[in-house]
Amino acid sequence: MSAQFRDPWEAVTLPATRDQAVPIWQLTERFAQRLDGLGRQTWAQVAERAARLEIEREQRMEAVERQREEAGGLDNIHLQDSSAGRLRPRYRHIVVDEAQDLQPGHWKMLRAMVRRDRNDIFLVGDTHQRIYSSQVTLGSLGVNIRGRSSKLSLSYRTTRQILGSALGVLSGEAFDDLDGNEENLAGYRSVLSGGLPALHQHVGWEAEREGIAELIAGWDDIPLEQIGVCVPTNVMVTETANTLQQFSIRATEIGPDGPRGDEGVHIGTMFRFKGLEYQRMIIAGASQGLVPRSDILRLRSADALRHRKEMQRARSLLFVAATRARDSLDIFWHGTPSQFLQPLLSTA
Ligand SMILES: Nc1ncnc2c1ncn2[C@@H]1O[C@H](COP(=O)(O)OP(=O)(O)OP(=O)(O)O)[C@@H](O)[C@H]1O
Repeated sequence: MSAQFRDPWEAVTLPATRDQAVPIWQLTERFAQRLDGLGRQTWAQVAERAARLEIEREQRMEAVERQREEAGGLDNIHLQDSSAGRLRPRYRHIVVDEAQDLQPGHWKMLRAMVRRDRNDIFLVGDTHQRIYSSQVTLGSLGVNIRGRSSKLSLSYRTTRQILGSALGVLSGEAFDDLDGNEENLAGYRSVLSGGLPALHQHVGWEAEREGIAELIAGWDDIPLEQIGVCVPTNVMVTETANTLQQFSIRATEIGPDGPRGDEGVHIGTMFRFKGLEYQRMIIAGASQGLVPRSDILRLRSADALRHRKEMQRARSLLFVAATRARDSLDIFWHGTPSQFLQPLLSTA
């Protein structure tokens, strides 16, 4: 999907009154019509369509159940819609991981796919790791987590030092608990201890890549596949892989479906690292203008709300990358360091 077909709601400030809302609805309608004319849909529209189909299916099932109850529970009653009589809930239980990144359409679809019961949906999520614009209030979507959720605050993956630095990246932002309430970072801890993240400043991007290659060349005690290198853009992924090749270090890019090969250092953009884990993690290109991107910085005066949301996502991306590390974290940049690194720089 090209950038011009972004979800129209992404940039919208909620209107205070109905009069203010009408032009926005009209604009959204026109946008949808234009897409229809082109035979295209946004991802959010696809999810909403899937949700509608599942909700209609659920409603047909409920109608049959009502008819059966009214007929005294008899199974062989004559149903107006005989095909509906054979419908069953698709699933008894659904497990959702990375719940923070699901949009309302996804939740509505899942809600309709499973019979409402005590243990119908089990979900795990971390709103600090939200890297898509998908804030929801689960209660309003029929997913009741109030009073039924537990906070997992002990990290078994990473060291206290890396976790502390990653949490520092998020400082100053407010996060939600998936149900419309504020979530806080208090109590996060780790039983493991290790070195502080190492910070590496270079004069330019090429020097930075060479610095990464030299660092990795010195690590002969672990398999290359246990090393992750995370960069801000796809072009930087390719450039980093080329530099590593020049240093005779095998590398494999992480694509949308995971690493493309079995061997070598894994290189990918921050988005690709969701859910992964590496013994040694390198974050490269952590320069102001790349993390966060300069177009996000420019939004500040033009669209303050959008700026705030995009800044939070950019912080979360960096947080995701940093928390992939088990034993060590090395952060590289050239030029001005990312403003998100300030807490780390001031304690270094
Ligand atoms: N109870 C435990 N005891 C020891 N190690 C554990 C325990 N639970 C998880 N781990 C280890 O901690 C690491 C992280 O676990 P896991 O991937 O389940 O976390 P996660 O919350 O899904 O992470 P993320 O959402 O950040 O990707 C893994 O290496 C896992 O083996």
